[in-house]
Amino acid sequence: MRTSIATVCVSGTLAEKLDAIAAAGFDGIELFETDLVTSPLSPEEVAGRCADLGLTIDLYQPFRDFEGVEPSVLAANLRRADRKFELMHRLGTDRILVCSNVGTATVPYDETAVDQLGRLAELAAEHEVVMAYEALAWGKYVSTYDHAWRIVEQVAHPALGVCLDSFHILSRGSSLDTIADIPGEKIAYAQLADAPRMNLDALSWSRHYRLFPGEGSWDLADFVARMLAAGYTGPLSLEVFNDVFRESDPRVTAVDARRSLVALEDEVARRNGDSALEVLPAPIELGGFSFVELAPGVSDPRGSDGSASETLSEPSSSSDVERMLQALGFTETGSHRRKNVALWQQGDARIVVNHGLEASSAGIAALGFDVRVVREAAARADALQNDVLHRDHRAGEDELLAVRAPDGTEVYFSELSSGTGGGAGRRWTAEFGDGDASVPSAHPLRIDHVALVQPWDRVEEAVLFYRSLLDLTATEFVDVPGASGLVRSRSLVSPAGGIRLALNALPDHARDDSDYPNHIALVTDDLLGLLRRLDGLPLLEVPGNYYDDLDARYGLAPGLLDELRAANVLLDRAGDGEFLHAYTRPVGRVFFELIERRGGYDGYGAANAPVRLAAQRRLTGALPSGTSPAALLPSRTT
Ligand SMILES: O=C(O)c1ccc(O)c(O)c1
Ligand SMILES: [Mg+2]
Repeated sequence: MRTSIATVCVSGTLAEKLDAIAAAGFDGIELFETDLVTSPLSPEEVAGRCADLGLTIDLYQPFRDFEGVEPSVLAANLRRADRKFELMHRLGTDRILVCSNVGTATVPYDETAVDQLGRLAELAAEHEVVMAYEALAWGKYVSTYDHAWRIVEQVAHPALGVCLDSFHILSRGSSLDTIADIPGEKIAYAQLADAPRMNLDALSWSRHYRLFPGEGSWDLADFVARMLAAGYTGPLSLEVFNDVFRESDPRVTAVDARRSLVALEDEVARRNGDSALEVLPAPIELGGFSFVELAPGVSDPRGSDGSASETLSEPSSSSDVERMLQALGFTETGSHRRKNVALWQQGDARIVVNHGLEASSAGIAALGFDVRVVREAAARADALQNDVLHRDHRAGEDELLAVRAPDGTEVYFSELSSGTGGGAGRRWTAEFGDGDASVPSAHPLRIDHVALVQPWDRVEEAVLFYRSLLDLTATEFVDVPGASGLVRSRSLVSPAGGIRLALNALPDHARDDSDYPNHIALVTDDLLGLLRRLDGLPLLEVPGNYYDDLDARYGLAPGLLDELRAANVLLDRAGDGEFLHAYTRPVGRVFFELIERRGGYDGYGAANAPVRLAAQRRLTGALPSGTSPAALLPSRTT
């Protein structure tokens, strides 16, 4: 389908917005009045610029506060409309959005709105303009789409249809059934926006928190399918007012926006078997975590050139992260044939430490997933305008495909070979000597989830990136109060629960994310037993107050409470399920969490995350550094 986007969705001047929108591959725009009024370009120049960029102006908007007014106000409103219709000629667009009156309406009767919009439709027809009447969710008398449709139906003029904006409709929880009653040609325009669930008045929610489809909580595929079934033939058009996007790089936002529509069309096609729509290769089904790759950071004694540092007395060649892996019971099972990369394993958990990566501190560089066919994964990634990285590989080595996530993490896909001796194997492990030599352990581990801290302005994009590419579903955001601000956390889970990712959005002020490490959560079926064997594992210390509170809440058996306290293990419960977990101290920008899930517990212990954030803050000890207003003033010399 044709794709369009309102200029209000991205930051910049009008010229910058148009460049970014065209570069992302959109077919058209909704031109926002403010963007035109503030531009030095004449309407003809804007039209020319759009034509040069291959963009059509699909809609001019908004025209406000027209109907339901006193006769004296009506005359002024018609004159105002006449000027806008003339302007539209100069822009070369024939469609305008008319929002329901939020301010000047004083006559609550539909007959008045019908009569006045009828007169406006006559005027529009003279100018060969079509109007799309939109019920704003906070409209004074008209605030629902079915009401707007009843009025438009009574006006019964070819120059007037409705605008269906998913935000106004879904934010009010309106039934979507009326859409089927609207003839397709009377849906003059459709606008798409997703949103997070919030308890906020509609106006504030709409003006600050709208998101692109797939980034919020609504089912936009159902909304679009219903409009298409009604016979809507216009573009899929985005109208997203969002405070973060308004201050982000418009080129990044535009690609994110366009990805949302490509993924949405695919979802509608897939669900409804609609052959007129573009279908992409299927969302990638993940078999499991193949590996997590760590960069050891500058403290790495082997350095990026592989030479051992002399300052460390430790005879082993391990870096700080490798010492942590050792403390966690991992074994170095191999090193890569031609790269300075070590493979560490414990049970079914594989961690690759890449000494060739240059990073100032240790951290997660890549996630590896098992998939059935790498080529299909590549095709979907490509169709979704992802940054596909074909990594250097030699004959006989596994072909690894990587895609760069918005936060820079590389996401690898590798195939399981069917294996001649039965049992699927990972081809890439053969490049590490013995290969997939699992080391026997009394408490085998598996990677349960990986939690990635996201830059404050890219978390919505990250949700869409993972959700559109992979077969994952997203939970709602959970707010975690941290010692340095509120962290918003959202998880993505594969259908069988084998893959979990937690995306943690930093507090807005924390534009430097170095205080917020990522983590790898390793699951065992006996956490307390495992910890008894891992003597000397440096865990985060849990305050005594936490255990007093735990006791007050759960009334635990005294023996158990003491055991948890002595081991620095935290506990959470949900329904019949129980979650035990402990956090290691961070190594650079990464730490490990050891967890045990009991009785179908499906969460992440979010209730305990504030304890961790406070403990980490005590370790780094830094107060947030703000800019003092005085520092922005010119300095006086006299
Ligand atoms: O917030 C507003 O005023 C506004 C304006 C135009 C729209 O299309 C809309 O959905 C909202
Ligand atoms: Mg709208």
